[in-house]
Amino acid sequence: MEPKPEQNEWSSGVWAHLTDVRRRSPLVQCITNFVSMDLVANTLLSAGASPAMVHSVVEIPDFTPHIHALSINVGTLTPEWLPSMKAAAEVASQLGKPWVLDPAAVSCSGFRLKSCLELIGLKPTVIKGNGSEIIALSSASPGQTKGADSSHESTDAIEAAKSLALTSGAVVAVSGAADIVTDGNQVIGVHNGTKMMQKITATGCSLAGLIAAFLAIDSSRPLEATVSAMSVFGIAGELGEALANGPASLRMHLIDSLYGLDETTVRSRVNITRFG
Ligand SMILES: Nc1ncnc2c1ncn2[C@@H]1O[C@H](COP(=O)(O)OP(=O)(O)O)[C@@H](O)[C@H]1O
Ligand SMILES: Cc1ncsc1CCOP(=O)(O)O
Ligand SMILES: [Mg+2]
Repeated sequence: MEPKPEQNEWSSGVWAHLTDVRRRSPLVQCITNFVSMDLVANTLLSAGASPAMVHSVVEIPDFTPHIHALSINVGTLTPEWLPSMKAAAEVASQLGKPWVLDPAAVSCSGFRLKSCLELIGLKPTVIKGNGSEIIALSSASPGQTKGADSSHESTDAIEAAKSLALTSGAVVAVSGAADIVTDGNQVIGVHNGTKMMQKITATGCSLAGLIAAFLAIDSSRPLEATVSAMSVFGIAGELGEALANGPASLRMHLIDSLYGLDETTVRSRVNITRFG
């Protein structure tokens, strides 16, 4: 069956974005949690970007002005790390560089929730969370917590995501079985990926880093860049699963598949729809 014209448009956009990341190899600063540093860096390298895990507050004035995009993830937040995150976010926002906030496990504590709300005040370009994280942020109240994992479907968070996008000015991306991306008006669903990706820690964090890389090469179209990054990561997961025996080998094959993505595969697998 021929793809619908709109699907064709998305496919071309996804492939163009990935090609541009590979060609321009944007420098992406990541201030991320201890669990995810390795997978985030390897995801970015496989996609063609250049990761730098620079998180000391004393280095930010020298380094952050040179980056192309920033990803901040609060997964193992401590009071010592927060000033670095704020300093980097401030530099990025002042210099017009795109940045992503991943409010990992935001419902764990009042400290984490308050910190995320303060970071949102520094104008992230994209907020990427799972369903539970986006619902908690949108209502500014923690609710029940399952730590870094979601207890909601991404589709449960559509209204929360729209509302958070409108109040924050950020594009909001909700990962899950269907990845949801909204600027508060448009709502796009990205249906690539595989359930087993939930069984590898830091896939969500890696996706946030990848979104930053895609924003770096198309910062004036944050919704489209985010959709493309989510589709690419999901396709790599689908291809990886076909080669894997379980989560540990999926982790390896996901990285290999991301590295090897070609035009025919991307174009035939992109699965993006408009909600509503
Ligand atoms: N049920 C699912 N089906 C397909 N892909 C999924 C599913 N659950 C998660 N993913 C994918 O796994 C990646 C990580 O998402 P998620 O597990 O929601 O993040 P987090 O680890 O932050 O909770 C995303 O690319 C997402 O699309
Ligand atoms: C398990 C865990 N605990 C604190 S951060 C973290 C990693 C979460 O990564 P992801 O949100 O990508 O699953
Ligand atoms: Mg996460």
